[in-house]
Amino acid sequence: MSKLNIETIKFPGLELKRPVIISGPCSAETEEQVLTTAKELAAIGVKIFRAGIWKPRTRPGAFEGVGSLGLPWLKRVKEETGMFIGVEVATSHHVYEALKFGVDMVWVGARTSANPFAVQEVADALKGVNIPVFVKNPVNPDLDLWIGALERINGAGITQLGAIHRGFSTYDKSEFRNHPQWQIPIELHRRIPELPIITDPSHIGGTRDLIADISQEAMDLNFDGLIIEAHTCPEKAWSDASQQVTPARLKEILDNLVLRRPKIGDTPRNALDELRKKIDELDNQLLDVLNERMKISEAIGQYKYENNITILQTRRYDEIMKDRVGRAASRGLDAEFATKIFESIHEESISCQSAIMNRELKRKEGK
Ligand SMILES: C=C(O[C@@H]1C=C(C(=O)O)C=C[C@H]1O)C(=O)O
Repeated sequence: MSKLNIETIKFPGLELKRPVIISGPCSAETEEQVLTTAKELAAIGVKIFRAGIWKPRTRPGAFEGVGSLGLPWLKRVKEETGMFIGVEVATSHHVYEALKFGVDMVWVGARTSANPFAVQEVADALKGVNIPVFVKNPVNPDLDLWIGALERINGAGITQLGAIHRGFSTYDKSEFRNHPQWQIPIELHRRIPELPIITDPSHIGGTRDLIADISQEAMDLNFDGLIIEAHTCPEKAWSDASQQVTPARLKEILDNLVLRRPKIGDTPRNALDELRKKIDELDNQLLDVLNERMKISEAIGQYKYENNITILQTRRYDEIMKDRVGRAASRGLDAEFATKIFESIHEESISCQSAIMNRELKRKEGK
């Protein structure tokens, strides 16, 4: 368990209700674009405004943000709409500049949180400051690195801490720009239950058509909020044009969200208990079967040792994979899921047989 010292995030005078919504353009482009978008968002009830000032771009030559020039525009947003404002920071200079212009909250981006030196620099610059700080997941699916970044910020005395799940980079492009790998933020929540987690459907989806579904999934997984990029004219945006929505579309997405009860306690004792009992029983059976299978694999390992046969039998492994995935599919189970399970079983089986071989070798050497 991580030992973070976390306090509830507070924006003075704002009652934070689930889902907390943070919205605004990917990048601040012009004063007019910032102000117009902000006013449209304020009109639909958004209370926390975001805008990228410094943009870490994948390739040089892309629009890298207007820099500190945009901060007075955000200050105007705050003064004219009453919204709180937040920006991404990646260096100590960004932190000092943002604080100078009264930014209410900051977040550490995914490329930054992957780099402990950069996170430490930001953490040191934030020492003595009491504002909410969010840490996006690092680009690579490494939960410990994410937690490490949170610990560094927390170590600087920042207690109003939150996490932003923006998905993970992969080489092969799936339907997502950044694969959600929901099990990672779920595990983060299991390890640090008091840490609020906000989902970033814009960066996970990479296209505006996916934002509604990802937002709903985030709510069904009981995450605390959504950070969604909005632009008064998304097609003309200077960065991430395909994943931004108009404030009007954002309102539609939010209005259509179904918020389900997070606790089961207040539902009548119902079928859920019975179903969970069945799951418990089946999991027990699964463990018995796995245990029995590993015992047989160990016996095969012993046989291989005595007869000088290699552990890995590729043809047999290949036959098993094809057969089991086919059988899974004919039962209506997902082929990818079956593949993962049998790959994992095979890996464990190989490692059990290696342990047998090593044990026998040692025994022989000891003689
Ligand atoms: C168990 C064996 O050893 C390995 C493990 C396998 C398994 O667990 O199914 C299959 C093939 C081998 O790579 C075997 O040779 O049958």
